[in-house]
Amino acid sequence: KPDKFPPGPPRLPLIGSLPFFPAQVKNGKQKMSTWMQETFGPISGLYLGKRPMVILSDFDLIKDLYKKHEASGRPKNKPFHENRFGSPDGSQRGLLQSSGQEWQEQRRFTMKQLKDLGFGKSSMEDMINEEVAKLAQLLEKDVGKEMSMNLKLNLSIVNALWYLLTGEHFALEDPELQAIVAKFDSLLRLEIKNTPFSILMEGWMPKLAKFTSPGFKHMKDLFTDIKDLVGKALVDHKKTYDPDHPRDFMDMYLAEIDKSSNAPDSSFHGTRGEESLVSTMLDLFLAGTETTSSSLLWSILFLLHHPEVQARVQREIDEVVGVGNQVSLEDRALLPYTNAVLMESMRMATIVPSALPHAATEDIQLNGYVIPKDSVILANLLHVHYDPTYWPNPDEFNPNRFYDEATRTFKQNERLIPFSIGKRYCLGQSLAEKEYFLFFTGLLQRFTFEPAPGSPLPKIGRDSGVVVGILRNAPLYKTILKVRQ
Ligand code: HEM
Repeated sequence: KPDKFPPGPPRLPLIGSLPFFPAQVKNGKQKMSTWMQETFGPISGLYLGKRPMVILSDFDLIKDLYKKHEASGRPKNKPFHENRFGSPDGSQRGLLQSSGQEWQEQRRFTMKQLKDLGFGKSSMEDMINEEVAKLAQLLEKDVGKEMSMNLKLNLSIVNALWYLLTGEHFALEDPELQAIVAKFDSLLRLEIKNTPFSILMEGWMPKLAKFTSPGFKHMKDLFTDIKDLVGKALVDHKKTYDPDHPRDFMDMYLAEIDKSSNAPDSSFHGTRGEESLVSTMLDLFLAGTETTSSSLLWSILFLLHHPEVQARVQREIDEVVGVGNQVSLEDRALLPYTNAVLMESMRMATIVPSALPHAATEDIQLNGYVIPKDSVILANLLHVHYDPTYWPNPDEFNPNRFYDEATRTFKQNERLIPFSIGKRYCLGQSLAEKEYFLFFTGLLQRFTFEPAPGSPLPKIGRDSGVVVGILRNAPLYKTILKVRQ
């Protein structure tokens, strides 16, 4: 291993550290990052084939490293780069998986335009509340019946995002919307069992890895479906758009493509620009739908375990907002206990347990170690959120970590970083927080969630998540809804 490489299992030529993983890691019973943290400490390193990987399991180290530009790349990812019009070297287009100039241009543009559209502002509130009302109507049909909230929440979240990006609403019953949402869900719940062999094949023979990588085909089909959907909206937008009066994100993007017609190096130029548009839209969907709905699914599960917390949240909302009045974002500051419940839910859920993999774009010094150029870097957020030094009894759902009973105020905690931190923190944080708050309060105003008598509730705690790919989903459960008002 290179000099000053962080501690970890040995490395063999070509196959790296894979033979040294214990059986429970190899067969997926324990997460690799948990084993690395427990065995080698807060900064550790290994080799996946020829690719170095460094895992950080400490809040301060993550904060220090993710400030740095040279830690803000994304790994090149053959053969998956094909899904986002990638280059032969494996680098990808769009927002989520791109690096360097493409990433900087796409991130800067998307953040600015979404902000101008009301992303992160209160004007978005009405649109989200409309989706909450539609969802409530849909749920009313199932009141008193044993049901799963799973696919229902996603429909509304996808719809809200689609509206922002293209100005169109689907009906929640629209089969096209339902098919897309079902595909997302199956992809994100698909148990992709990466074997040491499939990992090695991706590094050695990426072209053949298309056939050996579990989930590659499923992923490609899903990406094709979403690209088709975006492509159709693009054709319609091109016919009707007026550069001086952009209606939605897609119009703003088309205007930027026009502006870049004389800038061949820009990622908005010509055909490349259109490919970036499709990739960026795809990324906003991938990043922005299951994450938010999964957070809601988790929080309902926590409330099913803690009916007293649910009753207290409902009481607070009734007192502050009033029965039957629509919750507004301005109420957030007046609902400290509700906010504490949301933060504790985010901590326990940690839906993106290793954030997204970063890549070192050059050698980086950290805490006396060297992270070599092209290393994959993982931030072990799950450990940061379950570290008993900072979160006593971390498996216990306890909103009082974020609530001061004496002063009845909300307590912030900088160690809660579900959206990651630094240069590449979640671009949708502001939207996600608004959606999460308005959906959660809107549902609890109207309904009480009760456990379904025939179906035992899955456990909660560090080992209870269903980790699939980059997401830590709530285990599936059933609930019964009761109408409150
Ligand atoms: C509760 C909901 C959400 C959580 C917990 C969450 C969490 C995260 C995390 C941990 C990352 C990785 C950051 C890193 O690489 O260090 C990320 C990236 C990202 N998220 Fe979110 N996210 C949520 C919702 C959303 C929403 C609603 C959107 C947009 C509509 C969104 C868009 C993105 C994008 C575009 C990135 C990539 C940023 C980049 O690479 O520069 N996310 N998110």
